Amino acid sequence: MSGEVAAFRQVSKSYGKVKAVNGLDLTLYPGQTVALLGPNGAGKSSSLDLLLGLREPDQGTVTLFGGSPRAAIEAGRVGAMLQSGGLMSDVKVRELVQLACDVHPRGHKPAEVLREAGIEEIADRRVDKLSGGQEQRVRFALAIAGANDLIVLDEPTTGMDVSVRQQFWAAMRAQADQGRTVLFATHYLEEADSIADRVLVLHRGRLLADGSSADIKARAGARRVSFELHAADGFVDETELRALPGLTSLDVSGSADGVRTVRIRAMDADALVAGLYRSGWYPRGIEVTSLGLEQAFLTITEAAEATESALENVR
Ligand SMILES: Nc1ncnc2c1ncn2[C@@H]1O[C@H](COP(=O)(O)OP(=O)(O)OP(=O)(O)O)[C@@H](O)[C@H]1O
Repeated sequence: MSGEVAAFRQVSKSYGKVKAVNGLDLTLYPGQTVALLGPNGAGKSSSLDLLLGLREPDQGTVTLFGGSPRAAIEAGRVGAMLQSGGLMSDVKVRELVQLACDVHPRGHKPAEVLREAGIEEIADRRVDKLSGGQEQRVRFALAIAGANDLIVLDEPTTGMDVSVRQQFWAAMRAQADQGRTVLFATHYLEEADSIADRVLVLHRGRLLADGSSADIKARAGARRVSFELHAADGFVDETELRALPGLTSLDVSGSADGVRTVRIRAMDADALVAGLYRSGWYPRGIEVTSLGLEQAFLTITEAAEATESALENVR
């Protein structure tokens, strides 16, 4: 279909018994900046590999620009920066970038790419003498060496220091502003929050959430409820606290004077607070705060994990 950059249709991929990608249904559209989030092993890299045609799905189909991933890559429509795969070592950065521009069907001028990737000052260094963060920037340069319509980045800022990371995202935004679709996997939730206009949350190969960062926070519906329980007000039993309605996580820290500070993440803070009073507790200094994307992410993935574990116990 025209207007689609990428489409996963009921895609599954297993490695032995591990279902890395499980019934993924997803469409990416032009000009979107999309963050792919998920705990370790959620299937992010596997999904990107499938998207790039590096692996074949066991079930379902993956298309890029309405055709096969291979056709899109051969036509020079896709740039990628992956975790795996070494860089050519016996060359200078400038030579490597030059080569990438030359082989790209719609290659840019090397000088432009060096500038856009912010690596002019290391252009004459040998690739095998670079630091981890510098290497990442060279990988980025290779991903933008030509006029790609889609840029795929797997944990691109790993190893970059704070200022380099900021430069990197400024360069990335410039790519998105030129109408390119950018898909990046990350563990840095603040990057997803500030850069992506669409956030995907994967868990055990399934798509748990898909929307803007604000949508995900609202969907998690999660808030943090903090309060103190004083021994003078009665006995505190953690098991009973855990049974409160809507609770997704609990942290209790005690002190010698019998005051316990309780921090709860809850899907429904109102029901939780009502439950506290119903159970006969006397919470003091109640504070209810909204969650950031990071906490919303944890709430969504932990709730999914709890459901999966419960199902596994039933099986
Ligand atoms: N080549 C492989 N052979 C066997 N199992 C694999 C292979 N590649 C991935 N897996 C497994 O598939 C699951 C998904 O892995 P994947 O690398 O896609 O996750 P991820 O979300 O990218 O994780 P991370 O955040 O740790 O990079 C994991 O359980 C992983 O161990």
